[in-house]
Amino acid sequence: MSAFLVEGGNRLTGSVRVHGAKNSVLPILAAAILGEGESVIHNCPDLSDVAASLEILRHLGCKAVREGDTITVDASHLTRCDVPDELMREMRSSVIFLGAILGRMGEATLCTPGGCELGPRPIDLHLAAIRTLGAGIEERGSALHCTGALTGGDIVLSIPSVGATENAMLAAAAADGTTTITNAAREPEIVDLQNFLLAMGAKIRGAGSSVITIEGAGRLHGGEHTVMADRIVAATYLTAVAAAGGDVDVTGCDYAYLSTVTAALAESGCAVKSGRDHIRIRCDGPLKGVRPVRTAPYPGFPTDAQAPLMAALCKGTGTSVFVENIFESRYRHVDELSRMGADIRVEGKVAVVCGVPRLHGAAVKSSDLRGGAALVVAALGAEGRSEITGLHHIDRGYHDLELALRSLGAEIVRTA
Ligand SMILES: CC(=O)N[C@H]1[C@@H](OP(=O)(O)OP(=O)(O)OC[C@H]2O[C@@H](n3ccc(=O)[nH]c3=O)[C@H](O)[C@@H]2O)O[C@H](CO)[C@@H](O)[C@@H]1O
Ligand SMILES: C=C(OP(=O)(O)O)C(=O)O
Repeated sequence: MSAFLVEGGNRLTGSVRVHGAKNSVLPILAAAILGEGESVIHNCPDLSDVAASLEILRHLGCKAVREGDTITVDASHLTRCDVPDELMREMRSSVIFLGAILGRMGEATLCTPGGCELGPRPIDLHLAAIRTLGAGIEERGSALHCTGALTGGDIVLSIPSVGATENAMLAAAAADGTTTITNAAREPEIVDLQNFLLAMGAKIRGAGSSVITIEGAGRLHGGEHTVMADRIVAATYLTAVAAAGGDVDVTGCDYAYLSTVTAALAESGCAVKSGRDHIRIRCDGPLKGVRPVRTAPYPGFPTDAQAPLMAALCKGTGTSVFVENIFESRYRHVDELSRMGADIRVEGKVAVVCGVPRLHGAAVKSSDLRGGAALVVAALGAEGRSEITGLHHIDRGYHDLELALRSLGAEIVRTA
């Protein structure tokens, strides 16, 4: 079983570039199915979730080739309309293939998706959205069989679900007629998906606002696109510097997407200075507690950055309160942080973190992607050696995390 061995206590210095966004490249790869031709997608991070998406594309009959960080998908001839259960269970994003396969083939067979264990993650809104576009859905246990020629419709989401918005966008791009998605998710990754669809010839507007309008454009062609930077990876690097101390320039990311995270770090005492496409963070002293951090849909504080920020604030002088509003069970990192000496109490959706003067290294286990990243952040600021297992979770969303951190002076190695 591989593990990260981290010898904490080194200050982090230098500059680190943020790789492409997992939550952007995954729906974009699914969207490539809609193009009757070749799509060229740049800045694709090398993540296990991306590898799983490529397997799904190849299973469907696409040619999908990676060269460096560019992936070329030729979706000229699709031969199947199902996704095997084992690939569906590998990641949450597999469900985004539903709208794309149905849109292209008029039929899709898959089962409910896997992904991080963050409490219940229903797909009722995804299914309701494609039903609104005229799809018939047969549900047998976890198996779904969807059929129907899609027509435009008015989709109203009761929650601005990121995945349901993406599924609806993909299905609607292939539908006949006009679709509006009301209460759409406003995450930057939705705008990135819209940009790729535009490059494929789709007629779509409004991404980034609560109402997205898609005029079904018939057949789409392949498109070329560069995936946006991963704002959660950027947030993780920033919290790592806050935890360990140091002076680092995080480059290649749009600071505007990270304002809630940088505001909390500034409040804790870090000096944060943002340029157009980079964020510089300097941290020298013990961190202070911050005002309540409440996770919310974008532009609120991202739930995916909750665990890394909490890890940084464990060591310091003040008390910080977190309120996790998106997922029911997203505090599984807390018990592991406590093994490192953190003082955290959880009651329902609230976690109260009382800063302690020091954390100590410990053997800890990642229980999910960002929870695992949080353990790395805490270990960098802890005294002594930590061993972090469960790296398959971390590898879903971070490419060569240890190399990036080592380049900043951290002592971290991956055991075989
Ligand atoms: C691959 C990807 O982009 N993953 C992101 C996406 O996940 P994902 O798309 O799964 O998250 P959603 O925005 O859909 O989930 C938000 C909330 O809506 C609920 N819900 C969602 C769909 C549904 O049909 N019914 C329902 O009740 C969920 O249980 C959750 O409580 O957005 C999350 C919230 O920003 C992020 O943490 C994930 O990193
Ligand atoms: C929860 C996450 O991902 P997913 O939706 O792919 O499980 C995440 O990126 O933090």
